[in-house]
Amino acid sequence: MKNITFYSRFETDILAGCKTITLREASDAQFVAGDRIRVSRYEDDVFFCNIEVIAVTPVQFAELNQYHAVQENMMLDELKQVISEIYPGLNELFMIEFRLI
Ligand SMILES: CC(=O)Nc1cc[nH]c(=O)n1
Repeated sequence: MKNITFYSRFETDILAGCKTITLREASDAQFVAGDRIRVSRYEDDVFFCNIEVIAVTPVQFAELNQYHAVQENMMLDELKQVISEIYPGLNELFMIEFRLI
């Protein structure tokens, strides 16, 4: 099974179903709809759930909007700040939509 990691600060929101997308750089978005993925924490690699990929869609940083913020359970300004810190200067992102399984 493929694997993806999330920062531990996102774990609660993912398990609660409040965070249903993740915005990633290309090298971290090599998934297709239907993939079932093992999810673990980035910091300690502890497994915490499995997800199924619904869709993978290119999105530019400059196009991030309220829809993305809601799916990330953040305010839009906060989302832009978080993504800027994770991927400084990167405009070409991929939105991975997922559901818990
Ligand atoms: C580990 C890691 O890169 N985690 C990320 C990155 C972007 N979005 C996200 O939800 N989690």
